[in-house]
Amino acid sequence: MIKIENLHKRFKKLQALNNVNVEFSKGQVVSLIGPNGSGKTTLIKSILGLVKPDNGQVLFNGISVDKDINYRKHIGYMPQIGRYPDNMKIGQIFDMIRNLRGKDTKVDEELFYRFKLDTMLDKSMKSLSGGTRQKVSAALAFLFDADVLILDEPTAGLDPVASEILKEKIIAEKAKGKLILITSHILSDLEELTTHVLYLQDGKVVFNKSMLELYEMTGEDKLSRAIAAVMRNEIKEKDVAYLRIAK
Ligand SMILES: Nc1ncnc2c1ncn2[C@@H]1O[C@H](COP(=O)(O)OP(=O)(O)OP(=O)(O)O)[C@@H](O)[C@H]1O
Repeated sequence: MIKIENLHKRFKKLQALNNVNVEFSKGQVVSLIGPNGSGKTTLIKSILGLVKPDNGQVLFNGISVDKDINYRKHIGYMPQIGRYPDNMKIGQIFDMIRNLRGKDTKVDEELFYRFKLDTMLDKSMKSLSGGTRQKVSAALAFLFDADVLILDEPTAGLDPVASEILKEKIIAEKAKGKLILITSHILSDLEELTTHVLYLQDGKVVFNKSMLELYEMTGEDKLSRAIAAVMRNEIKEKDVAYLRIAK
């Protein structure tokens, strides 16, 4: 479904992505993990066409994403920090996005209602708490029932109830065979969702394995311990320290 070939991205002297080659398929929930600054968001933004790679390409269903922008309507994206016009109200944001897509497009409003956004339609975006802003971003990402969901730190800032609602929704969408890419530093949040783990470090893929492979290789049955066990053999002490914190 998504194939990434020889992807390189440099920001001045910093090599943010260094020869990334990966493939993601329907039905997978891929957790992108790695220390701060390892290139997770840059990889996501390259898939979305928001970052232009220096070399390599991203293929969506076999077509290079810089050749045809239409693939974007198959992706629901929840950014790490949602930016919205300050003076718009929640209701206006949803109306605007629905109008842009066309009034007849099928919508999935489950998160909109479960997060009770229907009771806050007149609240302006600038007045929202960080968590409510995250709820708006999540409800928008799932709104058009896209085949692919890309969620950048989706549970960051959500209260425990909202976080569980979102996780339930991700599990339900996974069961429909969607491809879901998630970044998070909260490994316990990823545990019940993930089918595959892609670990990035300094812009390079350190490993890309299914959960089954991870558990078989390590004999562990917890995501954080399994990853730590792989990393102990492959990386420097500072990354094992990252995993201890990320638990
Ligand atoms: N627009 C940009 N201009 C300059 N440097 C950038 C830009 N975007 C990202 N970077 C740098 O590229 C590196 C990778 O950043 P990226 O946001 O992809 O990391 P990340 O793994 O998502 O980090 P985090 O876990 O903190 O969200 C970082 O060193 C970051 O400072």
